[in-house]
Amino acid sequence: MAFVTGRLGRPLRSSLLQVVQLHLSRTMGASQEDFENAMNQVKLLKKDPGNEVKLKLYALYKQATEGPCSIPKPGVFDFVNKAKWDAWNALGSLPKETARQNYVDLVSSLSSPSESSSHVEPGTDQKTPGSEDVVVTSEDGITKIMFNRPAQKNAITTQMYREIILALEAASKDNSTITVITGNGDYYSSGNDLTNFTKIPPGGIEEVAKSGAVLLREFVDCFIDFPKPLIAVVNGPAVGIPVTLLGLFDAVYASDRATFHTPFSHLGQTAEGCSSYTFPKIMGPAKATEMLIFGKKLTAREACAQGLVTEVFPESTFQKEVWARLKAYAKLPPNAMKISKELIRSNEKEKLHAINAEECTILQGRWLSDECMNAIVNFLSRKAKL
Ligand SMILES: CCCCCCCCCCC/C=C/C(=O)SCCNC(=O)CCNC(=O)[C@H](O)C(C)(C)COP(=O)(O)OP(=O)(O)OC[C@H]1O[C@@H](n2cnc3c(N)ncnc32)[C@H](O)[C@@H]1OP(=O)(O)O
Repeated sequence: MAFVTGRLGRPLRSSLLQVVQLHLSRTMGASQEDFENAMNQVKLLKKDPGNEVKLKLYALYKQATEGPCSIPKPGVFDFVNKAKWDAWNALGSLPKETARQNYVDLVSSLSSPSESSSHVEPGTDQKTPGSEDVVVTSEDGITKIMFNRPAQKNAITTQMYREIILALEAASKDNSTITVITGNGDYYSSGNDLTNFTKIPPGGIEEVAKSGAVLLREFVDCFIDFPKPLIAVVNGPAVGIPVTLLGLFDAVYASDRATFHTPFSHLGQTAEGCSSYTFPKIMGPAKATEMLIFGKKLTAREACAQGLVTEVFPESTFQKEVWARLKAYAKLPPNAMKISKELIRSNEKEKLHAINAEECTILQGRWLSDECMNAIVNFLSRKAKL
């Protein structure tokens, strides 16, 4: 079973694609022939060239047709237009002719011969056939839910949150005995996809924050209520929400390559996933403070020493050893395991739901803060990484 979801930054990409294409269609009568051909070729590209390239195309197009950027800088909340403005403005006083030539060169570097035969509808969301951002499989009594955006370090899009909710709901009722969450590629997950904040609906940023809080609460509630043993197979570094959620798992197995990082203060944000309660309980308030407030990154061995991780395995044997163990656990009587989990969890459930609700309300406010907005803008404009 597999769930196929959206690609990274589709809203931003779509908007940018639309903008580029709108400009292309407006200038079909431009005088420079190569430039016109290049503009046509952009419309025929089979593969989404990515945000960075689309921004370059946009900027070169504007420079070639209008000259240096002289429009006012968009506001800090206007992510898409600000990114475009930055790209155009960065071209400084590049002559129109050079910009035109650079545009032609860039398009020619993107096109393969086969790309002139098919047409991409302007503004359509382009899904790579067979792409799957969350992959769900079931085998040997184990349902495996895998983050599958390795090129984006398994950053979690809003669509992926929804797909994981559905996958957990399905796993709670299927024939499997245990459920595993893991990541494909070198990362377990880099956390919330920061481009989730860039699709601003008519209700404005407040609406984004409100619906984000509703989604987050529902997402975390699924982990609180999940009835079967839930295991994290942490194959690599984890940042943000995939780390905080670990406090709600029943076991956490980590590669010695994994790291655990919750840089919420750096991001102008606060703890979620019930970690404001589970982390102090698991590791004591002092160690929880270092992680949740000061953003200290733990190695797998440190996280194990703090009780967040059950066991650490050498990367070279990680997959083999962990899956062999999980297959053995999956053969244990399922009802006994469920009842034991219920015993362990039941006393805490009400408390955890209340904590989750509180954390989401606080985060909703944080997402509207300058501290948070600046951190996101800095990441999106590639000024800051963790
Ligand atoms: C209100 C909004 C609605 C939201 C809906 C629900 C909200 C629930 C939210 C719950 C709260 C969650 C909080 C968190 O999870 S906080 C943690 C957020 N994560 C980060 O801040 C990590 C940011 N990423 C990085 O710092 C680096 O990418 C990283 C250190 C992880 C890796 O660095 P490295 O140099 O090795 O690799 P790259 O940076 O080149 O990354 C490769 C590509 O992947 C993209 N990427 C990686 N992480 C993210 C991310 N979190 N969001 C978006 N994109 C990400 C990166 O941009 C690169 O893409 P390009 O190749 O296109 O440049």
